Amino acid sequence: MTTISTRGSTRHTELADWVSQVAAHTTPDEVVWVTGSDEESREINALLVEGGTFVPLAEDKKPNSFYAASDPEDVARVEGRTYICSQDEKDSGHTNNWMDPAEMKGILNDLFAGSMAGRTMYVIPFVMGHLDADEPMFGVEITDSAYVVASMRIMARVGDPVLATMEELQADYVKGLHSVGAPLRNANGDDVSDVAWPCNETKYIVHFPEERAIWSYGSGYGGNALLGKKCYALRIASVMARDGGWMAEHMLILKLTSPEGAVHYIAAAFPSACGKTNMAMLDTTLPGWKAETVGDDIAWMRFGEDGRLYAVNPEFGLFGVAPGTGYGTNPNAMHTIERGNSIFTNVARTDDGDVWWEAMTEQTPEQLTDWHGNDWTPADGEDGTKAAHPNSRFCTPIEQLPTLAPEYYEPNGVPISAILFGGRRKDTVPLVTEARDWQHGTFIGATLSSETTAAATGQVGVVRRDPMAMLPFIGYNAGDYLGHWLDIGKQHDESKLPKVYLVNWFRKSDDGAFLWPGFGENTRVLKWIVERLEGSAGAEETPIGLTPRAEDLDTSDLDLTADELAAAIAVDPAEWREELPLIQEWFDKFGDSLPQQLADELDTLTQRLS
Ligand SMILES: Nc1nc2c(ncn2[C@@H]2O[C@H](COP(=O)(O)OP(=O)(O)OP(=O)(O)O)[C@@H](O)[C@H]2O)c(=O)[nH]1
Ligand SMILES: O=C([O-])CC(=O)C(=O)O
Ligand SMILES: [Mn+2]
Repeated sequence: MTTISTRGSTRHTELADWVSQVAAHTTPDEVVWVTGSDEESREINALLVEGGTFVPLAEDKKPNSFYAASDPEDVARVEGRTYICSQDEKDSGHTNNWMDPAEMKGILNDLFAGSMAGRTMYVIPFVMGHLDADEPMFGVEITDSAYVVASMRIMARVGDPVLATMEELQADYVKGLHSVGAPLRNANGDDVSDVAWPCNETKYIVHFPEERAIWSYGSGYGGNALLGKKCYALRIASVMARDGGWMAEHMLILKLTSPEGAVHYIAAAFPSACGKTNMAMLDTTLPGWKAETVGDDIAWMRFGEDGRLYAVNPEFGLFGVAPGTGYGTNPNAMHTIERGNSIFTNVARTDDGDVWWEAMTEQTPEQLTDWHGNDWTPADGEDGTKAAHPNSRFCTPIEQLPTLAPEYYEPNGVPISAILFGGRRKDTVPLVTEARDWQHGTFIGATLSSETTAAATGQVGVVRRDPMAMLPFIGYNAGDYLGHWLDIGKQHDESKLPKVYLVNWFRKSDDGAFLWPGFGENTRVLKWIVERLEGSAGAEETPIGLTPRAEDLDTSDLDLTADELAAAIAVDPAEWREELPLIQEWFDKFGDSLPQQLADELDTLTQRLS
C-alpha cells in the first residue's frame, strides 16, 4: 500500500486510526489536518480562487470575502435524500427516511471507495459550543472540499486548540465523513478535470444515531455538507439530548432589555427561512428597548442548578438567507457582512465587485450578474426571475455582529424566559397567542405548520406540519421527541420553565399583502410577551390560547389601521375548525408513538371550538 502524503497528525490514537482507514478507502492524493491558522485560511482561499470556486469581492466593498456559485442543482438541503439509520426502524419514526444501517453502509462504502482520488482530504477537528464547556462537544469532519473547510472555519470553532484538548482527553467525538463524490480520476485511472463546484447527482445525507456518526455524499451545499450544523448540532445532538435529559432545538436566542433595564432571554423556533436570523438581530422600533443576539439558528438547552432552562448557541458563524436581508429589514446583518471575511453563495454580483440580492437595497441596480453568471437587468426580473437564488446565503463570523451579546461567550448559556413557535401561514394563525401551560405549549409546537420555503429542495409554499420547526432535523422518532418535550415539563418545576407562545408574521390580507409589518416592528409583540411574563399585560381567552386585544399591544407610531391590526390578531373559530381534521390527520401518522397528552389537547381544542 502506498503512503499518502500527510500534513499534520494527532496523538488521539482512535482518531488517527479512523483517519487512516478513511484515507485508505477514499484514496485522496494528500491528507491535510486543518489548524485554524490565518495563514491556512489565506492558503485555502487562494486555492479556491485558483480553482474557480471563489471569486474575490472588491476589497473596498467586502474585504477578504468571496463569491461562490454552486452547481444549479446543489442549492439547498435535500430532505428526500436525508436518512436516520437507527438500528431499529421504529426509532427513526414516520418523519424520517430510514434504511438498515448495514445496508446503508454497504451502499455508501461503494460510493466512498476512491471518491477522493486526485483531491486533498481535509481533517477538521471542531467543537460545537465552547471548548471550555463542562463537557465540550467535539466533532471531526473529514471532507474533500476546500469550500467546506473555508465555511466550517467560519461556522464552528476549529483546528489546533480543539485537537489539543481532544488529545489530552482522548475525547469522544462525532465522526462526520463528507465527500462531494467527484473524484479526479476515472475507473481507468485517467485524470478528470475539476469543475468550480464539484458534486454528484447521487446524494446521501446519512446519520447513524447510535454511533453518533454522519456520512454525507454528493453535495457541497451548507446544510448538507457543513456537518457541525444541522447534521450534528440538531440531528445527532437531539438524540444525545433525549438520552441526557436536555434539548437540541432549531431556535434563535435573543436577549431583550426593557427600558426599565429588565433582561429577558427569548428562544424562538421558526422553520428554515421563516425569520430566525432576522429576529435574532432585531432592530427594535420602540424607544428604550434593546435587542442583542446570542444565537440565530440552533439552541442547546440544559437545566441549571436553579431549575431554569439555559440555552447556548453552539455555532461560531451565521449562515443566513440572503434575499430579503437589507438595510431596511435587517441592518445588523448588513453591518456584519460589511466587515468582510465572508462567503456569499448563489447571490448576484454588481459590476464594481460587490454582491446584491433581492430587497438588499430599495433600488435594484441597473446591471447585475445573476447567480448563474449571466447578465441581468431589472427588466429580467419583471417575470419573477431572480438575480440571486431564493436560498442564496451569506456565511459570516458571528463575532462581527454589532449586536452580539456578551453572554454569547457564557459556556453555560442564558436562562430562557419564553419560547416562541412560529411559521409562515397566510391565514388562520394570529399574530401572537400564549399557551396556557407547558403541555399546551408542547401541543402548539407539535402542530406547528408553515408554508415550505426554498431552504429545502421541492415545492415552495405548501403548508406542512413542522413540529417545533424540527421536522427535517429530529434525529429519532418524532413521537418520542414530543414525549421528550412533555417529560421535560413533568420532570421540572413548571413555574421555572419558559412560557410558550405561537407567533405568525406572515398572515395576509385578501389582496395578498402582509397584514403585519414584521421585522423591527415585531418588538411590539415581544413587549407584550415580556409584559405577560411580568404579569402586567392583559389578554383575552380564546379557544386556541390567550391573545392580546388591540389595546394590550403598544401600537404607538405604528403605521397600521385599526382594521388591519384587528385582522392580524384575530382568532377566527371557523378557520380553526378547518384546522382540526388536518391536525388529526397529522397525529394519525404517529400511530402508537403519539403521546396521549397531545391527543387529549386536540380533544380540548375541539371542544373549545364547538
Ligand atoms: N414579512 C416578513 N418577512 C420576514 C420577517 N422576518 C424575516 N422575514 C423574511 O424571511 C426570510 C428568511 O428569514 P431568516 O431570518 O433568514 O430565516 P431563518 O429562520 O433564519 O432561516 P434558516 O437559516 O433557513 O434556518 C427572509 O427573506 C426575510 O426577509 C418578518 O417579520 N416579516
Ligand atoms: O441548513 C441550512 O442549509 C440552512 C438552515 O439554517 C436551514 O435550512 O434551516
Ligand atoms: Mn436553520
